[in-house]
Amino acid sequence: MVMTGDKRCTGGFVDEMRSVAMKLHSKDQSKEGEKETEGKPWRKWDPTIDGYLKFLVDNAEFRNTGLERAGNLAKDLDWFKEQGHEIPEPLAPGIDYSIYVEELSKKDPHAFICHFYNTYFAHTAGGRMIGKKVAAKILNGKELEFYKWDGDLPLLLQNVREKLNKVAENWTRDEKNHCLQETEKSFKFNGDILHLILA
Ligand code: HEM
Repeated sequence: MVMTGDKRCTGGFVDEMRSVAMKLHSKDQSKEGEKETEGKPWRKWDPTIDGYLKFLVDNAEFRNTGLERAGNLAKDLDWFKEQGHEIPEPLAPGIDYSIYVEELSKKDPHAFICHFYNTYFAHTAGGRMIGKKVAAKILNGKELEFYKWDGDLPLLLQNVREKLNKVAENWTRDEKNHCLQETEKSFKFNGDILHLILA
């Protein structure tokens, strides 16, 4: 097992999911990314408070997991309310995605696991970088609860990686491939939610 900070290689199926996910990043997002950058490189984004609130509200729609964000998001939204901002209703990107993953959770567990992995791990990786950057640009550096986890994050992630690897040990190669093929959809849905930050 190779350990490199909190992006540890586990030697299991998570390595395969990570490898597909990293290739789907643009070159400006990660040095492991292989896609050309579309639109403005994310470091040059001009986020708005209204857009950021839309993004946060739409993320609050995910309810099925272990690295849950909903409780922390609720605290952040309360904070914005106290600051005098109006909290928007969830929009199509978050609603559509929550309906889609809920369906998958019942009908297609292999594909569901792909969304589980990509969404929750993305928040701990690029998500934290985005959180810092957006906070510096429009929130006077305020650190949102969305980017805080109870306990030691690397350890939490490692536990989830081990669980995911264990589940996938019982999968056939076809089931694993079906899961990996879902990565593109996960990037599409999560990318649409992410872009609300600029709305
Ligand atoms: C502006 C948008 C994004 C940026 C800047 C970004 C950046 C990054 C970076 C730098 C890493 C590597 C972290 C590390 O190994 O230290 C990473 C990992 C990752 N990203 Fe993204 N990313 C973005 C969007 C996304 C999206 C839309 C998804 C899919 C839902 C995603 C899923 C992942 C996953 C699964 C990992 C692996 C995490 C791990 O190894 O624990 N990312 N991202």
